[in-house]
Amino acid sequence: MALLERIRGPRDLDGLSGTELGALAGEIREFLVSAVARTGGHLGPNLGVVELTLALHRVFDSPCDTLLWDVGHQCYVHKMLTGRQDGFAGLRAEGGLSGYPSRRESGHDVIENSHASAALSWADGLARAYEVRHIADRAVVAVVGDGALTGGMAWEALNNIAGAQRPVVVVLNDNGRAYDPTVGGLGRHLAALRRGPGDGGVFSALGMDYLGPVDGHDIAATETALREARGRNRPVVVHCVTRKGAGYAPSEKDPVDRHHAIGPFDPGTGAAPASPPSWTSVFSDEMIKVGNEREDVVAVTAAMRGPTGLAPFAEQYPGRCFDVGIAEQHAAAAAAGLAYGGLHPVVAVYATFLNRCFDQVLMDVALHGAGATFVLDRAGVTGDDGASHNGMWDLTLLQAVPGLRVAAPRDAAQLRTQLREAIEVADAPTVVRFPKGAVGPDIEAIERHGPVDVLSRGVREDVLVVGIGPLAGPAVEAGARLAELGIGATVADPRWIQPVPEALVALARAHRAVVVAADCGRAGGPGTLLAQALQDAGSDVPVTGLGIPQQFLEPAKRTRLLTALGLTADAIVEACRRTVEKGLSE
Ligand SMILES: Cc1ncc(C[n+]2csc(CCOP(=O)(O)OP(=O)(O)O)c2C)c(N)n1
Ligand SMILES: CC(=O)[C@@H](O)[C@H](O)COP(=O)(O)O
Ligand SMILES: [Mg+2]
Repeated sequence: MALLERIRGPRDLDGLSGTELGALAGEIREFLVSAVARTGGHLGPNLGVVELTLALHRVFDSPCDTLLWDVGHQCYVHKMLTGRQDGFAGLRAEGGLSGYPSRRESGHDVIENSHASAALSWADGLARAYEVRHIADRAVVAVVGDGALTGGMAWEALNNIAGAQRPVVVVLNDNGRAYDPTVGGLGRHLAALRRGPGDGGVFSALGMDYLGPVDGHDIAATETALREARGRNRPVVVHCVTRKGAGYAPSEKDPVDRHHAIGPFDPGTGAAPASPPSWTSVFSDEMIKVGNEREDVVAVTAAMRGPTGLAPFAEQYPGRCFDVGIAEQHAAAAAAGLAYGGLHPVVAVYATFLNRCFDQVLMDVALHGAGATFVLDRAGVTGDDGASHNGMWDLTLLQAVPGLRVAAPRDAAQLRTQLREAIEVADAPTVVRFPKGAVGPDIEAIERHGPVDVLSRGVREDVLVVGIGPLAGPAVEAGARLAELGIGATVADPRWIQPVPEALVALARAHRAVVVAADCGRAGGPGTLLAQALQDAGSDVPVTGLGIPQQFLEPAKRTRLLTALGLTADAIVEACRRTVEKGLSE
C-alpha cells in the first residue's frame, strides 16, 4: 500500500503518473476487499468506481467543487481519497465511519440521505444557488447510477437541469445494473448508448451535451471527458461505463448482485457464512405457496427482487413478478392499476422506501379501495446503515390513511398467517411490516379475542403489556419478571395494529394501566393509536408508549440501538413498574 498511504487528500493525486495511478487503483481495490471482508458493506458498487473516483478527484477540486453522490453507497473510494482510510476498521459500526457520505466526517461530503435518485435535484438546486449568489468558479458534479436513473425524481431533475442550461456535470456511472440488470425502456436505451457511437440519445434530445460512452476504468479517458465537461459550462452528461465488482473475481462473477451489499466474508473466496432463517426468507417462502394457490396474486419490486425475498417467486412464476426499477411511487400507483385489473399485487419494499410513495398509497390505492398488500421489510431499527435506513417512519405516515390495515407479525407462523389474511382483503390496502434479521422461535397464544392474541396472564390485571411484532418476545419475558415483582401483567399481541382492534381497547379497559412497546417511531405509533382509541371510548386508562423517538439515529447494531431506545424486556418491566406504582400512589 505504498502509494495509498501517501494519499491524505485529493490534491495528493495531482503529481501521480498514469502508471502510478494504475498501481494506486490496485492498492485501493486490495484495501476495499480486505476492509469490507471484515465489516461488511457495499463492496460491488465501490469496486466499480475506483478509477472513476480517482479521475473525479483529479479533475475537480473538492470541496470547492461539489461532488454529489446519488445514494452514496459508492462513496468508499471517495472517503479513502479524502483522508478517511484509517476509519475503515469501524465502517458502519457504532461511532465509526458511516457507510454513506457524512457531513460530520468530512467537508467533502454533502448528501447523506441514501435514498436513490435525489442527487440530480440537489445539483440543480445548488447550481441555482450559485447563480443567484453570482458564484461562477465552483463546479457542480452529480454521480448517478443507471439504476438510480430509473427513479422519477431523476427525470424531474434532468428536465430542470436541461431547461435552465446552467453548468451541471452529470456523471452517469453505468454498470448496467441496480441489484439486478437495469430494467425497462431506459435500461434498453442505456444499453444501446453503451454500444456507441455516442449520439447522446435522450440526453441530447433534452438539450444537454453528452460525452461518451467512456470506459470508466480508463482513468486517462475518463479524466479527458470530465475536463471537457467542466469546460463546457453548461449541462453535460458524461456517460461512464463501469463494471460492478470490477477487479475482484468473486464480486464480478457473483450471479446474485455482484456483491452489491455483503456481510463479512472470506476475502480469499468471497464466500459469506450462511445466515439463519430471516423474516425475509419466511415471507419469500410463503409467497411461493400463496402464488401456487392464487393465480391472481402478483408481486412488485422496486429494483430489489433479491433483498426483499421476491427472487424465488419471480423464478417460480416468471410472468407474475414485476421489477419496476427504483420507482416506489410508480410501484404503488401501478398496484392500484393491477388491482383494478383483477389482480392482487404484493408490493415488497423496505419500510424506509415506503416514504417515497406515501401519496400514491393514500390517493391511488386507498382512495380507490384497491386491494393491494404492501410488505415492509426492514421495518423498525436496521442499524448499520444509519439514519436513512431505519424503517421508523412508516406507521407515522400510514396512520393517516383511511381504510388501511396494518399487520405486525410477532414470529414466522404469524408472518405466514397474516400475509394470507392481508392478501384476502380485496377492498382496501393492507400492510405487513417486519424487521431486518433472523426470526426467533414462534410464540404460542393462550387466548384469542377477535384478532388479538393474549400471550400470558398474571394473577391480577394491574397492567396490560402490548408487544408489537418482534417486541412480543420481550413483552412475554417482561410479563414473567413482573410476576416475580408481584405485579399482575397480561401480555397481548394485537397482530393487526391499525385500525386499533376493539378487542384490544376492551382488554386495555380491564387493566389499570397499559404499556405498549413497538419498534417504530413513537409519533403515530401503536401506543398513540391505542391512547386515542381509549380516549374515544371514554376511558382514562393511562397508556405509556415505548418506541423510537422522532430523531435520526446514528449507525449501530440493531440490538444495541433497541437497548438504548428502551425496547427490551428490562425497559418494559421498568415502565410497567413505574406506571403501576404511579397509579397506586394516586
Ligand atoms: C428510493 C430508494 N429505493 C431503493 C433503494 C435501495 N437501493 C440502494 S442502491 C440500489 C441500486 C442502485 O443502482 P445504481 O444506481 O445503478 O448504483 P450501483 O449500485 O449499480 O452502483 C437500490 C435499489 C434506495 N437506496 N433508495
Ligand atoms: C444502499 C441501499 O439502500 C441498500 O443497498 C441497503 O444498504 C441494503 O440494506 P440491507 O443490507 O439491509 O439489504
Ligand atoms: Mg448501476
